[in-house]
Amino acid sequence: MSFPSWWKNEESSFLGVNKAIQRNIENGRWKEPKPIQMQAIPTLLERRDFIGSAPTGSGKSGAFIIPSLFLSSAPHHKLKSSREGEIRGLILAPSLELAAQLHREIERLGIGKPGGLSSLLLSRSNASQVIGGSAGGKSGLDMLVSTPLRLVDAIEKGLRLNSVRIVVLDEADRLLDATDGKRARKPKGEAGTESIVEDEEEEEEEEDDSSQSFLAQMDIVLSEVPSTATRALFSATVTPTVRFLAESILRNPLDVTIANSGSVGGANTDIEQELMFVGKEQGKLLAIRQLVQRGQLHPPAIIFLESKNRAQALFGELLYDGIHVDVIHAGRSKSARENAVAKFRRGDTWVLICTDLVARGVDFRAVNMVINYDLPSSGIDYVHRIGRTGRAGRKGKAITFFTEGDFENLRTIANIIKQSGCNVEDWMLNLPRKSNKKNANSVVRRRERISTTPEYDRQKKRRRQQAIEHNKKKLKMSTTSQE
Ligand SMILES: Nc1ncnc2c1ncn2[C@@H]1O[C@H](COP(=O)(O)OP(=O)(O)OP(=O)(O)O)[C@@H](O)[C@H]1O
Repeated sequence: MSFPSWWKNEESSFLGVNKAIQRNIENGRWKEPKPIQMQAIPTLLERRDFIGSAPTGSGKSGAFIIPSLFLSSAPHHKLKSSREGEIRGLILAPSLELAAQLHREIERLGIGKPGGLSSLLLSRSNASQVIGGSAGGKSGLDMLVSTPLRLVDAIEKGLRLNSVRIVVLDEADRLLDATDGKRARKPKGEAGTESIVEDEEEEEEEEDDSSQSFLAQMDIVLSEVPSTATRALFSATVTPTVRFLAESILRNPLDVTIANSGSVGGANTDIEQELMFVGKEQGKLLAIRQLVQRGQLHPPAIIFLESKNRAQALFGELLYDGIHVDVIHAGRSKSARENAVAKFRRGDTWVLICTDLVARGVDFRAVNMVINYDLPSSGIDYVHRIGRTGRAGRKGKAITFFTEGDFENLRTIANIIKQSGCNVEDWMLNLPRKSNKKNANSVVRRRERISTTPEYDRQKKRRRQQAIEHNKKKLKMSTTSQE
């Protein structure tokens, strides 16, 4: 493949910064641009809006970070010179983990560029500097990376985005999701069962006390960005809804889809996918332990569950099996989450148990295996979860457990697996279609608790707890009546 001139240009054709960025690209051992980079970089450098759809792990981050570094550099020959406090490049991501990773990549790719690089990951602790205009010093900020919640909070406190030259929505289909932020609250579980709904609030960096959907938050953000700014949307799964919404967000965008399988928005074909029937819920723990005993669990591996309670419970079970295991979900503190990510990156942790919090965008490069302990509730979630392996041309493996209670969602996932060239049994493809009347995210499924503690012991513990509560209440009543 021949190198495009904008990748390997010895002359400084862009603002005099391309040599530094070029060196950083080479230091990252990127020998040639990925297909999505070939399309997006020149288009965005021309300041044309862009929609980019390409498989998981195919280099979308570089496709928008590289041109953003150029467009946000100050001063730009085509644009007005920089002012104190201004923010020129803005990147949004749905989770703190992804935002932090993008910020790290910006710093890596932008290091040593003439005039320096001023970039910031927006957080509660540094928001006041950004609002007050002191972040980035006199030249302002080249790049600000944020989750929607943090940015809307800062806008409400006075942050201005009227100098933004480029705004990128990574995981655009998630960021343009109109579902109410409070839809996913968990109803109280019944005795002996755990009631599970998608913990969508886990997408955010902390318990999301906002009832606003991501879409409503994006509406606020985009109304602050000047109409002259270049806008770009990226995802492995650009849905028809995104394209519909894009009509009101972008102007005459170039809409590019890179597919590596027969299906657009499908699974990455570098991943060998397998569906594993485990009978009932209890069969899952047994299946994990068998994979370990048979040497079939190849670390580094990620195990996805559908709620933080379940992730924590599995962590409690596997912790004592001698596996180096850690857990990440929205119920953990920011520092515990950062620590879990860092340990997994370093290889100190072999198996990371998690929720959908890290299903999107997060690049743990050498992950060999993804296990879906709980069947994802949609094909989109499936594609993103398994996309944590098989990245940048590496091979990966994904095993998805299913029980006799999972048949409703199985057909969609079986179809995705089939379309990406892996084997599935015919009966799975012939299962009845999922009823349209039910919104998968609003269905409260009940899964049995993850535990090896016998039910009898659990009931005994529960009865003891109830007796304590009862006695406490009685005691309170009698003290009030004495008063
Ligand atoms: N041109 C390139 N050559 C080699 N490796 C690359 C190149 N561009 C990116 N990579 C590497 O590929 C990996 C995946 O890239 P990236 O995280 O951008 O994927 P993505 O398409 O955004 O995936 P997802 O949809 O999961 O967010 C990263 O480790 C990145 O360093």
